[in-house]
Amino acid sequence: MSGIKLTKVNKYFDHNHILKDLDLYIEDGDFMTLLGPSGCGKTTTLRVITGLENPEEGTLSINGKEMVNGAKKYYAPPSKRGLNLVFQSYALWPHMTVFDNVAFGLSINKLPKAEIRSKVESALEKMRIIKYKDRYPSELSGGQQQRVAIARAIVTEPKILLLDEPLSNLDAKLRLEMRAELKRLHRELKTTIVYVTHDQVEALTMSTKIAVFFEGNLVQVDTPRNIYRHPVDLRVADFIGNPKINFIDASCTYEGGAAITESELGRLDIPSVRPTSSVSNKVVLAIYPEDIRISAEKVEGAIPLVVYSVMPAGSETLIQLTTSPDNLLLVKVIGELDYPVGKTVWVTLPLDKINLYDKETGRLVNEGCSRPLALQV
Ligand SMILES: Nc1ncnc2c1ncn2[C@@H]1O[C@H](COP(=O)(O)OP(=O)(O)OP(=O)(O)O)[C@@H](O)[C@H]1O
Repeated sequence: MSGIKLTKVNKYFDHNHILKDLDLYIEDGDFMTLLGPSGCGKTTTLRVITGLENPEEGTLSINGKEMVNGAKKYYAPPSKRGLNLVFQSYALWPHMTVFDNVAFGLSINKLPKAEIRSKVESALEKMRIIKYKDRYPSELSGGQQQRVAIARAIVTEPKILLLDEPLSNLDAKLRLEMRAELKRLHRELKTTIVYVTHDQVEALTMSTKIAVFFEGNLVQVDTPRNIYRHPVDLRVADFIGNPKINFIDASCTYEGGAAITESELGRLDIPSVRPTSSVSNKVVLAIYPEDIRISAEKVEGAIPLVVYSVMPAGSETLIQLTTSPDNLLLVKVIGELDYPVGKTVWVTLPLDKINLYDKETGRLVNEGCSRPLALQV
């Protein structure tokens, strides 16, 4: 089987359990992003794949070949794994030109000079930095240096490219530019990419799949769209989305495949819910700010709420509405909207856009919404 397969991987540092029964399959050609808050085990997972860390338990295979077997204490050396890694700090050789930096790995493999030239120039062209080939790293911007680091990684044509927060040292504008470049590069090279970031926007824009980690557990693996639309639990829902998703506490009874919820927003009947026996009657409704409709005029069936604040942000406006003395509902609308504070507006929540979570377990309970490709909690 091609791709990268981690099975029941456990990794400890001292007595701390860092990766917990990790099962993850990265298909050939995937752009898989490992996403999660700081310290959740993303980099450790990447280092286990590369061989820079050895897990105590579990197995790793790359393109069908066993690279790690914890039970047998077998760990293939990093150089035998056919991978290439780019770190957050790009560590270019300061005394070498861009060309020589990129050529370095090829030269030590003693390839013919003409072949080295052609491969290096092709990598520099792919990263659109051929015009800087005779410059030294100190003569380049941060973004250009990062492009050199990536050119150096792709010049050996690795089947798998591993990137650990490669954009975190760049300013916002460069980061945006490099996201587009990496996405293009993935399409062009058809290389499998494993990418580590704690930036959910980065993950959502570039990946074909996202693996979300919390405290050493892999919580959800799915396409960016499914992760965004149907986070499997409250932690993922809280982590994904900018601005953040709204959470509304509610009590709930189940009737004929629907959840009848009562909250500070009144009664809402959420369809397609099939509770299991363990589902409690305390639930949390979750809805993204952009899914909420707002009107200055009274609308039949809409909920009246009072404007707390209006925050114009250029192309969009964020509006906070008071739902109770200590709770606010955030609404995002495209364009400019200038409601006076204190005005009553009318709000509609599309029921099919609401995710319903069990407050006790934090798990998503809408039927058909959760479709995780792999799940470990
Ligand atoms: N060599 C080490 N020795 C001891 N503990 C370590 C070591 N490397 C990582 N850890 C710990 O393991 C946990 C996971 O670290 P890891 O670097 O994988 O997290 P991460 O999700 O990549 O975080 P970040 O986004 O901050 O890089 C952290 O608590 C970290 O302190």
